Amino acid sequence: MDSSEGWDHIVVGGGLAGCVVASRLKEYQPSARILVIEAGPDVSHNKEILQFQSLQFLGGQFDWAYKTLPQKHCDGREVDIPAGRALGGGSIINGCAWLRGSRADFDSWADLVGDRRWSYDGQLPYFKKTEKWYNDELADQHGHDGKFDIESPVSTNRLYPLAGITEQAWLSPSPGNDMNAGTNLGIGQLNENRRDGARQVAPLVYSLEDVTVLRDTMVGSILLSKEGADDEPKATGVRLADGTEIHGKQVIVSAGAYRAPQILMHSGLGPKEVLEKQGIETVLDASEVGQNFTDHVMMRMNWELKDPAQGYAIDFQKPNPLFSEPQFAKGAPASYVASAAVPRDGLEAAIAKDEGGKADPEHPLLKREFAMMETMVLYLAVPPLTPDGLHISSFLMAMKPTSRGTVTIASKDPADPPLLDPNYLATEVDKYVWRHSLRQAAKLMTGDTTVLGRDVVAGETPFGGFEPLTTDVSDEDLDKRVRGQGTSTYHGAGSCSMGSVVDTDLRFKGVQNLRVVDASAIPIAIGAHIQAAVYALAEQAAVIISQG
Ligand SMILES: Cc1cc2nc3c(=O)[nH]c(=O)nc-3n(C[C@H](O)[C@H](O)[C@H](O)COP(=O)(O)OP(=O)(O)OC[C@H]3O[C@@H](n4cnc5c(N)ncnc54)[C@H](O)[C@@H]3O)c2cc1C
Repeated sequence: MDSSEGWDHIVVGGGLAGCVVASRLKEYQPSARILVIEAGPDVSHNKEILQFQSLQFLGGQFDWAYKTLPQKHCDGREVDIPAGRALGGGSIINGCAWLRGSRADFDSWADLVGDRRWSYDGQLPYFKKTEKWYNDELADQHGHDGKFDIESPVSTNRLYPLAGITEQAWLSPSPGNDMNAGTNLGIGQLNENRRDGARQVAPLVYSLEDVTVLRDTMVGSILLSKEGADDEPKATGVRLADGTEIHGKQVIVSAGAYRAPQILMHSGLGPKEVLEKQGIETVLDASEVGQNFTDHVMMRMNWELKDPAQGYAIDFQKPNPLFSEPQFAKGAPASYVASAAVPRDGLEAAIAKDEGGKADPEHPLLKREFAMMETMVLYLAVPPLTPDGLHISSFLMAMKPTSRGTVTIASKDPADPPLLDPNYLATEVDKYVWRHSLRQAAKLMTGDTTVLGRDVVAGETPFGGFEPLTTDVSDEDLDKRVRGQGTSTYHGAGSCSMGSVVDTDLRFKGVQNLRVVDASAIPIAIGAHIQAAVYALAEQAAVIISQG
C-alpha cells in the first residue's frame, strides 16, 4: 500500500509506547490500517544491541543526545539527556531496569485526573500484560504469560559476594521487598526486562508484522482542518519534514516527552506566545503543552574498598574468576535496588517553604508515603574511573521531584532539537530530599552501623574537585555537591500531561482525532524508573483507543 493513502491510525514515533500501541491496535482491530512513522532506523535485529549489557550506545547514532538549557539551580550546567532514536525508542538503548513504582504513585495520578483507570488497581491488569514474571510469589501482582521475560540476579544465579552485606545496610524498612508489587519502600532484587541476559526491544516483543512502518522518516507536524469558524480542529494526517502529506483518520503522537510537544507546537497547538515568536499560526492556544516537564536527578559516587583482595568489585584488567562465569553477563552488576522515604517533619518544612504557610496534610506528597530516593550499589567503579577492582559505586536517584520545567521550541524546523528545561533542583523539597539522602548514603557506606561502612568501604573517591562524602558534611556542601554533579536519569515525562493537555482517554483536548500516548502524558513523577509505567500506559491506551 502506498504510505500516503488513508490510514485508520497514524502513530508518530515508533518508540517504546508507539510500538505497543501499534501492535495492540492491530491485534484488537485486525482490519485496521496502521502506519508507524519513526525518525530513526530499524536496528532491532542488531546483535550488539540485543546482547548489550550497559549503556555503551549513549551519544552514538541511536541517541538523540539532547542537552538541557543551562540549569539555573545547577550552576548553569547544560545536562546531557540521551533518548532512543530508532524503532523501539528508549528500549534500544535503555538500562532495562524494571521497576513499576508504587500504589501511591498511581493512586495519586488517578486522584489528579479523577479517573480510577489510572490508579494502581486500574493499571494492574496492564502491568500484568507486560510481564512474564520469574516466580510464583505474590502471584496476584504479576503477569506470567505477558510480553517481557523479567529476570533478577537470583533468577539468573548471579550471586554477588557483596549481596548479603549490601542488603544488611538497608534492612529497614522492608527487606526482601518485591519492588514490582505495589510498594517500593525497602530493598529488593534489581529486576530487568531481559531474556537470558539479552535486551528485549519493543518492536520485537510487540510484533509489528502486520503494521506498516516508515523508518528514517521524520514527522514535521500534524495536518489539521477546521471547517466552520466554531468547529473544533480535526487531525487529518501528518506532514513529514520533507513536506510529504500522509492522510489518516486518527493521529497518535508517541514521539516521547521531548519531541511530542515540539510536533504539537509545530502544528499550531501550543502556548500562543511561543508559537507567535516562531511565526507559527496558532490553531489552538494550548498553554499547557510543554509544561509540567519532569525528570529524575541522579548522582553517582565511587567508593574505595578496604580490601580489594576480597574480590568484591569487577576489574577489567585482572578479571576475577567469579565475575568471568557466564551468568554474570546476564544483567547489571548489582543485586538490589533500595528506595526510602524522608522524614515527614523535614518534608513538611520544605513544602511550607516552597508554598508558604503551613504544609497542607492533603498535599500530594503528604497524603501518602512515597519512595523519594532510590539507591543502587554497583559492584564496579563508574566514570570517571574505569572498573579497577578497587572500587564499588552507588547511584542515587531522586524519584519524586516537585520541580517542574518546560519543553519548548527554538524554531519552526523539525530537525532542530527542542529546548529542554527540566528546571532541576528548583524547590526546597528537592534540595531537602538530596541533603537527607546523601547523609544517609554517607552513613550506610562509611558509618559504623553497617558492615558495609565498618568493614568494607574505606571512603569515597570523589571527582570534580569535591571533598569525600562524610556523615558530618554541612547542608551547604551537600547543596553544592548535587548542584555541581546531579545528572539526568533519562526519565523525561509530563510535557503533554493527562488532565491538562490530554483527557483520560489520551485525546488531545480541543482537537478531534488526535491523541498523545507516551511518557509525556504521565502527569506525575513516577517514583521509579519509568519504562514499566510507560508500557502499562500504552497497553491501557490501546484498549481505550480500540473502543473508539
Ligand atoms: C539511556 C537511557 C537509559 C534508560 N534506562 C531505563 C531503565 O533502565 N529503566 C527504565 O524504566 N527506563 C529507562 N529509561 C527510560 C525509558 O527508556 C523511557 O522512559 C521510554 O523510552 C519512554 O518511552 P516513550 O515511548 O515515551 O518515548 P521513546 O521511547 O523515546 O520513543 C519516542 C520515539 O519517537 C521517535 N520520534 C521522535 N520525534 C519524531 C518525529 N518528529 N518523527 C518521527 N519519529 C519521532 C523517536 O526516535 C523515538 O523512537 C532510559 C532511557 C534512556 C534514554
